[in-house]
Amino acid sequence: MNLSVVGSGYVGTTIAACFADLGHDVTTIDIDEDIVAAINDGDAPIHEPGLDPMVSLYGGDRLRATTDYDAIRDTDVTFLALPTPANDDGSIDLGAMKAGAESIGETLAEKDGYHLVVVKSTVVPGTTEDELEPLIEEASGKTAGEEFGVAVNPEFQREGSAVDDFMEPDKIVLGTDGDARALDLLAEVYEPLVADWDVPVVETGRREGEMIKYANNSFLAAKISLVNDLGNICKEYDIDAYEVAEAIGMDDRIGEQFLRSGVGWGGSCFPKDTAAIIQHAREAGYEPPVLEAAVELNDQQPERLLSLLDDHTEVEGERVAVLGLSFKPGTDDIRHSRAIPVIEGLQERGAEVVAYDPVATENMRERFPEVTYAEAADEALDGAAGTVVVTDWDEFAALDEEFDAMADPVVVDGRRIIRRRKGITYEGLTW
Ligand SMILES: NC(=O)c1ccc[n+]([C@@H]2O[C@H](COP(=O)([O-])OP(=O)(O)OC[C@H]3O[C@@H](n4cnc5c(N)ncnc54)[C@H](O)[C@@H]3O)[C@@H](O)[C@H]2O)c1
Ligand SMILES: O=c1ccn([C@@H]2O[C@H](COP(=O)(O)OP(=O)(O)O[C@H]3O[C@H](CO)[C@@H](O)[C@H](O)[C@H]3O)[C@@H](O)[C@H]2O)c(=O)[nH]1
Repeated sequence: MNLSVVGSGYVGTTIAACFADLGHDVTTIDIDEDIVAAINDGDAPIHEPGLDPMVSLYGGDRLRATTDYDAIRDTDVTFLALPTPANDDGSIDLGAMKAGAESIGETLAEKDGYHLVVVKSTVVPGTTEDELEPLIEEASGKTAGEEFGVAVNPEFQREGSAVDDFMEPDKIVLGTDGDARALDLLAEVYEPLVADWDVPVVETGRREGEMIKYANNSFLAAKISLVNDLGNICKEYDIDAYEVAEAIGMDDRIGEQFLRSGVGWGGSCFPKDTAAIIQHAREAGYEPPVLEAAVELNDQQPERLLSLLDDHTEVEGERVAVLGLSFKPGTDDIRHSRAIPVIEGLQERGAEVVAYDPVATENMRERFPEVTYAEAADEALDGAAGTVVVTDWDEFAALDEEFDAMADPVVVDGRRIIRRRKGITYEGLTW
């Protein structure tokens, strides 16, 4: 099939490369000329395991990129993978989505035959039907449901394992309100993947499809906050929260995943998506207490980490190492990383921050140019009066004698990645 993907960031590039790998002809459209040039040259514009080989194999061939929306006319289906960031009050900013919908509509005005537009981005329930579809109708002069269709197909991939998550998903959600033409086209798009992995396909309404994405992320974020809440109790009573988590995870109703307590959740999705659905609920007159508490607790974890450091060291004027800057291992993404409030808290205390991350340093340098960035963990630890561990990169698990070079070997671990041993003053956040 001929597919187009509007927006070539984390999701757009990953799904475009994966669609090409499934045998489709794919064109991505992005306003960023550097991204477009990179893809056509066979270079992945983002850091994601497994993406480079696919972009290198298909880039400029079965996978093409352009800044020109008219390329959509040569395709059957267009996926919208544009950003949906948060406004200051937490509500969803639909600016890019609306601009994209209008541009798609303008180009569809000149297209003969049916076209399917698929909303891949995470949007609050009602957006597709009430906001995007009317914009496409207006700009194209065509009638939705007749000359074109608009479906919802949320994405559940994680950063750091996006390619595997897309290729072997737990489920595929198709929100079409029963539109048979839309369902047929989407079935054709995903056929190679569904056939290979026997993936469950959820056929549902568009509002339900949109809500499923928020419910999925809200549940996972709240699960981590609950495990952090329990972990904080454990810490007060000298109980190992990880032993507790392992045992409760054996109950199928709880499940063993997402029980790692620590400094909390960050990233491009959980913070903005919980904020957006809370705000959306408020607009309807409902205050969701559990979700609000999940966010509040998450906001408190970095300060709890720093207060453990305070218990052992007066950091004012001292060098403090921050190990890990990305919001999770396997990515250079620092959006809402817990390292941000941790660095801010250390700066408020007057510490001299020396940070290290295997891949996210350059991104964090833009956010905190005044911080010193080390080339390696041992360089960050050398002479430090304390260290806080924020991201569970594998290489931190191998650190050992590097701690001996610290001025005072106080190690506050926010991710249970460092081995506790004699000679270091070790504090786990929840154990
Ligand atoms: N990042 C993830 O792991 C993930 C996973 C699931 C769902 N999502 C959702 O997918 C959507 C996209 O997220 P992302 O992380 O890929 O965003 P991103 O910021 O990485 O990428 C968005 C891309 O869109 C481009 N763009 C902006 N305005 C444009 C326009 N008018 N026309 C064409 N291109 C334009 C930008 O240049 C950028 O390359 C969001 O709704 C997000 O919530 C993200
Ligand atoms: O037990 C755990 C698991 C995760 N985290 C933290 O939670 C955050 C998010 O992690 P993860 O969910 O693995 O990464 P994301 O790439 O943000 O993926 C989430 O957000 C995406 C965007 O919506 C969804 O598509 C995914 O399904 C959803 O898992 C990170 O800061 C992790 O450190 C924990 O603290 N403890």
